[in-house]
Amino acid sequence: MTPSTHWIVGPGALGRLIALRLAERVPVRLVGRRPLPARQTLVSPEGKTREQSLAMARTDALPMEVPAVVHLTTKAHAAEAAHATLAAQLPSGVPLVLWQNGFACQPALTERHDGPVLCATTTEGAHVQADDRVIHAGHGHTFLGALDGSNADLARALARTLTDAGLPAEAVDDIRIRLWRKLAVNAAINPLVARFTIRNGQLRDRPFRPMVERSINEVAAILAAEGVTPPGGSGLEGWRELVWQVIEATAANRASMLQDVLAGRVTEHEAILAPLLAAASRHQLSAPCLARHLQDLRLRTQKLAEPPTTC
Ligand SMILES: NC(=O)C1=CN([C@@H]2O[C@H](COP(=O)(O)OP(=O)(O)OC[C@H]3O[C@@H](n4cnc5c(N)ncnc54)[C@H](OP(=O)(O)O)[C@@H]3O)[C@@H](O)[C@H]2O)C=CC1
Ligand SMILES: CC(C)(CO)C(=O)C(=O)O
Repeated sequence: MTPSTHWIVGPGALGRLIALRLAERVPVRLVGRRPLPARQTLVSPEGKTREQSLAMARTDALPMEVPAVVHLTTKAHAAEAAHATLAAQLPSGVPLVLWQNGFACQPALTERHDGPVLCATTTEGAHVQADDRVIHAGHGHTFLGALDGSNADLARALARTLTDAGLPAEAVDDIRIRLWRKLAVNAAINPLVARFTIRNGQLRDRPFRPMVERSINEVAAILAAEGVTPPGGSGLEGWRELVWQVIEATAANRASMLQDVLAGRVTEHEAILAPLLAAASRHQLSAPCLARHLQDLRLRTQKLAEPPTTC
């Protein structure tokens, strides 16, 4: 029998949004490392509530079923470990879709996974409200494709399935560029809002505006050296346009990195800032603002890992 079930591994905000939407069209199984209620509620951006029961599994006790596709929806820093647990139990040839932000796990897992690998970048917005409730905060758009442009038929079929399920998606042959563009936006916005505990829109004001401009300057120089172009316009002006447009459109948002900081979780700084700084170093460019953000966020992560003092 042809496999038909989509496994969604990493049952957080994005994973549960994808699972609950896809479940209207195809068989779905939500795979996590701890038990979650099978009955899940999705609240739409328009405020509509829909309840649905999902098939569940634990990563350490996967069923015998062969999935049609595995969607990996953990945070970027958890992706390689989650994949290692899965890969030991999956037959070869199962397609994998990587939904992480940044550009860290994508090349490594594309190399390592024994089957087709697609990367996805999405502007859908979701957050978890409880173990049985996820909020779809804002509609977005998803691009899908393999880093080397291969498996175009698979990307097209998957984009159709996602679109039919209410998550508009498009297969593209330049996903690498699109991942870098999202990373560029995240690098200019996230470390600053996380550091100063502000909403995205406050970046428009002093004293933050010049800080954003400095980050954009650094990002633009690095990406020019990498041959990554902004979507409209060109060079520095194109990157400024993109970043300020996103800040305007998401002015009321608490960015994901700020949410992680407020919740005492590890942020996705390694996936967003480290690839940029590695590129800067390859091209002998200096990026002091980005380097400082990475250093601060690494220090914060180290402190999170330290055992609490007893007095
Ligand atoms: N949320 C959004 O709107 C968007 C998110 N993204 C990207 O999608 C990715 C996921 O984000 P988001 O859903 O917000 O993150 P969440 O933290 O809400 O979800 C991550 C999930 O992964 C699970 N997990 C961690 N390690 C493992 C493991 N080894 N095996 C199985 N599951 C595991 C966590 O489980 P546990 O509860 O056990 O820790 C959690 O349920 C990130 O890279 C993010 O940048 C991109 C665009 C939009
Ligand atoms: C675009 C932005 C900054 C919107 O908040 C985002 O992607 C995030 O929060 O990580």
